[in-house]
Amino acid sequence: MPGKTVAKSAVATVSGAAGGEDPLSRALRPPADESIAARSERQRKEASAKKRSEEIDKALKEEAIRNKRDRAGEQKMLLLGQAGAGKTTVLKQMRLLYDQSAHQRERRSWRVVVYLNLILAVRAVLEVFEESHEARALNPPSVSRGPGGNASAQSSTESLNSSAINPLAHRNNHGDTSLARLRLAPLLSLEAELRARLGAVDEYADLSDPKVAGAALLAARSQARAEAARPQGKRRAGPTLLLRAGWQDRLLGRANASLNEPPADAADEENVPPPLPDLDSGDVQVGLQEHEIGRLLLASMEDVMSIWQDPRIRKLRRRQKIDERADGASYFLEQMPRIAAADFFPTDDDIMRARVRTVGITEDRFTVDRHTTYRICDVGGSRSQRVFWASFFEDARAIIFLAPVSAFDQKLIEEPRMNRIDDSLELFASIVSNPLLLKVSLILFLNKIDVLERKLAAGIQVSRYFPEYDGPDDFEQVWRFFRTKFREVLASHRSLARDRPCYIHTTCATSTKQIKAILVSVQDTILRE
Ligand SMILES: Nc1nc2c(ncn2[C@@H]2O[C@H](COP(=O)(O)OP(=O)(O)OP(=O)(O)O)[C@@H](O)[C@H]2O)c(=O)[nH]1
Ligand SMILES: [Mg+2]
Repeated sequence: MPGKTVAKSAVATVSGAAGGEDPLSRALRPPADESIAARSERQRKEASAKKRSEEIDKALKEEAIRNKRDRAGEQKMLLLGQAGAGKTTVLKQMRLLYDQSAHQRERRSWRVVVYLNLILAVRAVLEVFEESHEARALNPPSVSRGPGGNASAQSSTESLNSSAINPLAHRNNHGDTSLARLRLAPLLSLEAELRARLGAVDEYADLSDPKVAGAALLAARSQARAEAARPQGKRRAGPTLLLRAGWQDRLLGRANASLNEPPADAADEENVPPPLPDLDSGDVQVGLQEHEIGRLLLASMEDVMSIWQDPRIRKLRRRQKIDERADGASYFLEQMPRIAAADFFPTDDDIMRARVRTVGITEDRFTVDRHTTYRICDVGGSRSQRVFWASFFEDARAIIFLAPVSAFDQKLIEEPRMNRIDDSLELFASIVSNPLLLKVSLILFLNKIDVLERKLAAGIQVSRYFPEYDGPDDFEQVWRFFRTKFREVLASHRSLARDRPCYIHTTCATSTKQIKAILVSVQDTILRE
């Protein structure tokens, strides 16, 4: 015990200095005229005190062993970073790696989410096109507009690969893709329906209160409708999906039971919302309707594919504009024939690509090996949610901070004048300087490296967004430039945690193979520390 060591050395020093018996021993020495009864009483008290002291020593030793075992056994790890950084994707990779059975069990529940992601992708394509320079620059082609318009319609029709009618060739005076929207209306209208079935919620709802969760669900439903009806240029953030934690279990509980039930009424009136699903009983209706969704997808596939192959859309795709609007949009559109098939069952890749925004904070436990359990906290990354993070900082052993370096040409949705990398750097600074986290291992993932590579290949210049960058727009040089920026943040807070290392990896969180290798090295790092 440290206290004991100090007392002993103090005694030694005093006795050494005095040269004779030290004052403490003198004070403790029994009186010369001690009676037999007094001596036995004294000896009894001394034995009892010794026993008590030994018990305290033993308890302290046991606690130290327990702490050590806890430290070695359960590692609390935080996944931090801005919205869309890839935190939940890393969590999904962990589940795939460390809890195969849960991953397999949940696989079916991703089917509806993949359908919805595909529909959001179609919506994103139309919205991005309507807002694009390409749509505005071309004269709206219309038969009544004369030869210029007709010529334009003609050329885009000729450019089609798979369809006699290009739905994008018919736009109204606002550049609106009216025919495409008309033809795809049945598919697009599924969005509100699927959101409601999944129990999608509003980001700002207090989800601990079931009444609020119910109201949030209603709000989300009408918000989805209103958003879809909003004119171009007036739309808010890209289409995303917010689900209350535990949605897989709720969905699966019902989905397994509903396989033999007749489908529920799909349509609901605009002004009369259907009864709310009871979220806690898992009363979320999917099941047989899924094949109907597949049929609708099949029926729309030719139109969607002809839009997808349109040269103007290809141009926007190359600049990653569609994926910026709805994460994974290109992937889901390219996979449409497989997803629309009747026997579609989500693959690992589908699950990694399907975007579900995190609301609040979720905690998962994974048994990594016989001695180690990870307790992983995944947080919602938008600014409104960051205030809740600190309550989960206690006991954290490691942080995986994700910074999507591909976002160098994007603005933050929450603050449209803020560059997303600048926001990541600010957030990183607040994490490395947080007094509660000074002893926590830091692991930085420079994520979405694949998207960064594609953007640079498409000719997007870093110096337009970071004027201080004077190097070539070469992948290697660019990620090193951003790595330096994060290192500078670390260096400027070095005085707070002098010896704290930070392990930096360039990552593509959707790549199971790469993340598996990195997670093994992360595990080594944490154990070593
Ligand atoms: N191409 C590519 N996509 C990625 C990568 N990492 C994540 N994504 C995709 O980006 C989207 C957002 O990822 P999430 O993991 O949901 O982001 P998050 O940090 O959890 O976001 P919030 O929950 O809103 O805080 C998903 O569609 C992912 O599939 C990556 O390295 N490359
Ligand atoms: Mg998330």
